[in-house]
Amino acid sequence: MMAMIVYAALAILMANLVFGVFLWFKVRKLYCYPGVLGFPVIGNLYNAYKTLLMITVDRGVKYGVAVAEEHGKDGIFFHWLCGSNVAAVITSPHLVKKLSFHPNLADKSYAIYNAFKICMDGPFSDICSDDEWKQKRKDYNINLKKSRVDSDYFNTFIKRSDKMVEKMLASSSSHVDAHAICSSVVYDISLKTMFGIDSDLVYHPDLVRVYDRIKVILATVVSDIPMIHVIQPILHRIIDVSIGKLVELRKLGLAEIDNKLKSNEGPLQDLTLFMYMALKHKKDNGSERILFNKIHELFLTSGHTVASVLSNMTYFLAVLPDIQERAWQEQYEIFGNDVRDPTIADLNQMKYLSRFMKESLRFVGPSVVVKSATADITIDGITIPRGTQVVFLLRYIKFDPKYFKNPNIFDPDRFLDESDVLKCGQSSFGAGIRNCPGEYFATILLKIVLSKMLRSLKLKTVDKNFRFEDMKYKSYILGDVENPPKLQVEKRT
Ligand code: HEM
Repeated sequence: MMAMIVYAALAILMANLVFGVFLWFKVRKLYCYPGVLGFPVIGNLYNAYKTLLMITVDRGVKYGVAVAEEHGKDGIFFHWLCGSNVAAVITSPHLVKKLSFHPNLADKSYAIYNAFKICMDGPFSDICSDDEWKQKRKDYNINLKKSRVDSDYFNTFIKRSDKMVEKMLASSSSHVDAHAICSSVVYDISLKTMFGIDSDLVYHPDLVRVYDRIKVILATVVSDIPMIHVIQPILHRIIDVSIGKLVELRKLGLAEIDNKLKSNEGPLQDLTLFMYMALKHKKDNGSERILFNKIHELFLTSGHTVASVLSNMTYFLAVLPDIQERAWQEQYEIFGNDVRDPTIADLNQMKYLSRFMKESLRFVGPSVVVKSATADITIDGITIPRGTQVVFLLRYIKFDPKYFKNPNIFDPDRFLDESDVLKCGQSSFGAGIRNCPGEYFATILLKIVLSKMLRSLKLKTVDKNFRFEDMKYKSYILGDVENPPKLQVEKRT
């Protein structure tokens, strides 16, 4: 018995040594930091085990930031993350700028997006920037072009913003559920603009809860790990069975497609993005599951992102009353006591609000943007080999005092003089040709909602002692305030 235990222990030790040597062999030319106790083999093993269970975005980001503090001084370091192969971690805005449009960096990280790809099927989750991606992206661009946002979608933004203000003011005097209200109103906007559907189903509390859960699941399984194959059927099951409201929404959407197919009116370009995608899909005899995956991605990218950012912005306004007053003052200078709706010209005058939005995104925008090197990239004398995951560690850059002075202070005015360094360091809507096609849509929508909110009400925290410094942050697909304060609203007179 004793001998068996000794043999087993020796076998485990040997296996680990072989594994350690294999890892060291793989990264020996890239690593910039020494291994544990000066032994690279032990160091690689240590890192491999340490990162083995790091399957959430948040844990990965926090670990990356801690390593970057020690090794990120030159703007780049290499790191072996278990499950993700070798990663080149970029910690300087200058390198983000140089790399973003590099022709060998167009593709998304296979390691990360493989998981999304199984659950979704639009341009967002496409891993390769191939012809199929180009076509899907073209469909998005046609539907999200500036002129369309300014004309077709504008009134929906206005009407739903009014609804949001009404809902907030109608909340109980003790507490307003800002997250639920912001999210359902944004989902309503997404449903109307992207899908062409009017439905109160989005106001069902289940829907907000479900999307919050989906966000957590996706942020847990974005690594290329076998677990995704277990999670994926469960995720589909959750969506299919327990989310009655989502299923009702799907039925509503499919009925609309049938109607459109029967009537066959007008050119395809005039349709909403959903109809456009769905009709093309039906004509190609695609399966309902794939169509649903596409729809699901559209709802997540157009609705969930903006909903999350907007909820967090309401928390910032509530805990920073001076900033809220300054933002309101700007509204007053533009509108005075006139209750008219904003126009595009008015929105262009809202410079402080723009800066507030940028500063909010510094705290709750994406923590990482990850791509793949499709061929060797040589930059500043360093070669990033083909197949490396290139991680723009934005969470680190956005809080590096070298680029963002007093980074922990919420200061919209840091964007008064927006240099390339701030723009690239921030990269809230991504970088390069795979950047976000919804940036203009999201910016106009958020500006209208915030403008209406600021003009009609004051946001406050229920706990008067809650300070901005008490906020903690967590990284999901975007960032989030982990401990949001309870809010109250007061009508502005
Ligand atoms: C405040 C809101 C939003 C933020 C912060 C945001 C952020 C991002 C980021 C960081 C990326 C990855 C870019 C990269 O890899 O370089 C992205 C991609 C994408 N976003 Fe957004 N987004 C927002 C709103 C939207 C909206 C409203 C839509 C659609 C209406 C949208 C559709 C997409 C799509 C389709 C992609 C994938 C692009 C591709 O790979 O071709 N996003 N977004």
